[in-house]
Amino acid sequence: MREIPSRPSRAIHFFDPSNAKMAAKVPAMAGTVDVLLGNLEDAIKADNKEAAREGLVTIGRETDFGTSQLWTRVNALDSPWVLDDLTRLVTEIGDKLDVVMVPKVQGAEDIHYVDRLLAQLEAKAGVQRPILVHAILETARGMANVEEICGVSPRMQGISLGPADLAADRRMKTTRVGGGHPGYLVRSDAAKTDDGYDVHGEQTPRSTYQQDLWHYTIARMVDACAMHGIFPYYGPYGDITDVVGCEDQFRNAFLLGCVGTWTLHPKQIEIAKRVFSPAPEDVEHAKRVVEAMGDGTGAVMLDGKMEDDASLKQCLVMVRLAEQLAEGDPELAAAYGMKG
Ligand SMILES: CC(C)(COP(=O)(O)OP(=O)(O)OC[C@H]1O[C@@H](n2cnc3c(N)ncnc32)[C@H](O)[C@@H]1OP(=O)(O)O)[C@@H](O)C(=O)NCCC(=O)NCCSC(=O)C[C@](C)(O)C(=O)O
Ligand SMILES: [Mg+2]
Repeated sequence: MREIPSRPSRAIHFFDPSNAKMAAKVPAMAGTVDVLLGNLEDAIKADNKEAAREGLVTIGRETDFGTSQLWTRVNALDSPWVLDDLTRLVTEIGDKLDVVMVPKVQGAEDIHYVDRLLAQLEAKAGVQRPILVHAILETARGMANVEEICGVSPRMQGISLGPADLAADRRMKTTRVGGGHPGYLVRSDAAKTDDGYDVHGEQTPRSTYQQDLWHYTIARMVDACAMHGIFPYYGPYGDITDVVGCEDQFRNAFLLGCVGTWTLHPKQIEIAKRVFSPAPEDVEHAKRVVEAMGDGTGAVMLDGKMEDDASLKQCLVMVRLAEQLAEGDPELAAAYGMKG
C-alpha cells in the first residue's frame, strides 16, 4: 500500500461491545456513522475485557457495515490483554476490520511491534488487505516522537489526541476529558488611573478570554500527520451534556486541519458530522474562487479580496472534501450543488 485511503471519518463512534444495550444499537448505526469503533481499552471494566473482545467478534461477523468502517481500540501494549485482542480479532474478523487504534503509543518501537504482529496474523488468517494502524497521542514521550510515529509504517492511518491520559502524563492540572478550562485565560491590561493601575478592575473591568489548552498539541499533531500524508483527529469530549462546548472544540480542530473526532455518546454524532462537513457557503465561495482563477495562476479580485495560487489551493482543499462527502450523502450533495 503506497497511499493511505482517504475515506470520510468525521465521527469515530465508540461503543462498548460488552454492553448489551449499546451493542444492540450498532447494526442500526451502520451506514449512518463514518466509523464504528469497538472499544476494548479504557472505559471497559477489567472483568469485561474478554466479553468485550468476544462481543466485537460477534458484531464483526454478523453486521453488514455498509458504508461505515469498522475500527477497534485494543488494550495498551503493556497490558495482559492486547496479545489476545489482536490475535483473536485479526484471525476472526480481520477481513472486516479497517483500522486498529493503539493507545498510549510512546515511539516508533510500539508501531514496529504492532506492524509485525499484524503482518503475521494477516498471513496466518489469509486476510487479503492490510489492516491500518491509528495511534493515540497520550504520553509526553509520544508527543516528543510524534513525527517519527506518523512516518514509521506504511500502515499508519492517523493520530488522535488522547487529552485525559496526556494531561495526566504531563501533569497538567485539569481533570476534564478534553475541552477547555476556565482557568486557562488571558486578561486585558489594567487601566491607568490617577493613582496608578486599576489592577483589581474596580473602576474599569478587565476582560478575560479563555484560551485553548490543546492548541499546541493539536497543531503539532496536524503538522506531523500532513508531513506523512496521514490523518489527524481530535479525540473525546467528555462533558456529554455540554453540546455547545463540544461543538466549539470540534470546530477548532476542524479549522486547524483535523478530519474528524471521536463521539462517545449518540448525541455527539450529529455534531461531529455537521462540524467536519464544510459549510455549504464556504464550499460555494471555494467553487467561485476555483472558477475565477482559470488556469490557476496570477491574482484576481473577488468580492473585494485578493485571490491567487495559494488561496486557490485552500479552496481546493474545501472543494475536494465536499466532493468526497457528497459522494456518499445525497443531502450534502444537494447542499453543495454537487453530484451525489
Ligand atoms: C458516557 C456513557 C457512560 C453514558 O452512558 P449512559 O447510558 O449514562 O447515557 P444515556 O444518555 O443514558 O444513554 C442513552 C442511550 O444511548 C445508549 N448509548 C450511550 N452511549 C452509547 C454509545 N457510545 N453508543 C451507542 N449507544 C449508546 C445507551 O445505552 C442508552 O440506550 P437506551 O436508550 O436503550 O437506554 C456512555 O455513553 C459511554 O460509555 N460512552 C463511551 C465511553 C467511552 O468509550 N470512553 C472511552 C473513550 S474516551 C478515553 O478513553 C479517553 C482517552 C482518549 O483515552 C484519553 O484522553 O486518554
Ligand atoms: Mg487514554
